[in-house]
Amino acid sequence: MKQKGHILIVDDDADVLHTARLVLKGHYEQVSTESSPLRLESLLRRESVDIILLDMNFKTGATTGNEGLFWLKKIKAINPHVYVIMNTAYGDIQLAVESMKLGAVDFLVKPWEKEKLLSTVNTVYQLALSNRNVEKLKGRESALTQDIDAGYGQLVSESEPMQTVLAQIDKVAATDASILILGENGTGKELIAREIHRRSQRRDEGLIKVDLGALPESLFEAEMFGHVKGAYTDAKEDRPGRFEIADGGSLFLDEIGNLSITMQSKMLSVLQNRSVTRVGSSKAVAFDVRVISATNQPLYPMVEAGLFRQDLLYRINTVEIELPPLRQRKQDIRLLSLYFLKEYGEKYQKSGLKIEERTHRQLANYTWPGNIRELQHAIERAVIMCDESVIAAEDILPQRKAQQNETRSLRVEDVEKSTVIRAIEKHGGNLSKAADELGMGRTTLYRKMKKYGI
Ligand SMILES: Nc1ncnc2c1ncn2[C@@H]1O[C@H](COP(=O)(O)OP(=O)(O)OP(=O)(O)O)[C@@H](O)[C@H]1O
Repeated sequence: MKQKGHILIVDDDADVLHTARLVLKGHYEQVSTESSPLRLESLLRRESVDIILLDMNFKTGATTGNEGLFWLKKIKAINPHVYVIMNTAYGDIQLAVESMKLGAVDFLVKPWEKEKLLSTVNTVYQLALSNRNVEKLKGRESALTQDIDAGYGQLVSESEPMQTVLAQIDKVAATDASILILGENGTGKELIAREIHRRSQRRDEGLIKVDLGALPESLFEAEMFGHVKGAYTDAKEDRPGRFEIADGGSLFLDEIGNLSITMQSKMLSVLQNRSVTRVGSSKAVAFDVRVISATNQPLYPMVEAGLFRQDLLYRINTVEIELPPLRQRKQDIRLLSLYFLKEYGEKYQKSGLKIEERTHRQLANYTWPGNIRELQHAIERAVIMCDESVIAAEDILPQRKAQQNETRSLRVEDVEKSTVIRAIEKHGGNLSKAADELGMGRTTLYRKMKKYGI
């Protein structure tokens, strides 16, 4: 099988170009030749090249190698990531040392054996690949650390609607189909996305998450597509975007319904072309990712209202999974309560905690607007607060009296407002963490902030 790389041979000797091309063509997808270094600059700005085989002496009769060194410097200035192998007919060690100092990676002495040429190019190509992987891994490491902090556990469910969802997952997980997960806040969309990835062929490559709801328009391109050094004042080094980091694995586009129309267009064109161009670069880099998107927004009505692009929706929704709210799968409430009770009992070293049947019934009758996340936080709070070994409904459920009375409900709003403010302050303005603590999704938190003018 051919390697994906692009090898460029620059030499004014037609025979050298011909032979090198013949040798390399069978092993690399793209092999180009160029007889004049004068065309190098425009070529490098236009195309993505991995390795250049560069002649040391261009003018006939010139043997100083200065020309080669001049072009080497030029290449490195245009693109420091191109690997340059110097090609010399004279085997001048001094010159070879000089060119290595200027950034050449290796050198070949003409006339070379075909095997020697191929093995040198192969070694350099492997080096290029592993360096690219290091860059990708660095990006992936930071993305994954964030995810590990988020701590996603087991998927618990026995209700009928969830069995349907699980059967759907069984069918689609192993394919590369784009998946759109719909559902209210806290229904487990991210957990399902992770489950799909875990059961896919791409599980070893990792799932990279992007929180599109928290990504400001100004950072969108750099974050998603990456940037090259110098693209901004503080772009100190080349950085791959999320698409490149996720290459080979899955990309989880959370809160996709929150993208502005401009961001939607950019996202669509990248998904269509299956390639990204880093900010500050003009070269497109191909990627291979499986896209899983999620949102709590009503995408279809949004398409009708012109707020969401229909063509983008069709790109992401090859398979749609709708997660029912917790109030429509009451059977799971009991199971999840016991699961969280055990989990937090262990975490806070309060073993043997119990929930009575009567309490289970009360929990099942509550509407759980924040769905599973609300239940999870409610149980955690109850475990922390309880003094008895039996947890009562009042420990878990929000206080009913306050909800029933209208005049009081105004006060509830006051309480809510100050609770929201406190949570935001506590987390130093980190809205995701504040929302988490409040047991609500970020979108709900934004709405509340708007309502209370925070
Ligand atoms: N079936 C389940 N079994 C166990 N835990 C669950 C289940 N579903 C959700 N959870 C837990 O509930 C919490 C919320 O789930 P998740 O973050 O996946 O919801 P979401 O729909 O993505 O939320 P949002 O829309 O607010 O981003 C997580 O801690 C998750 O582990």
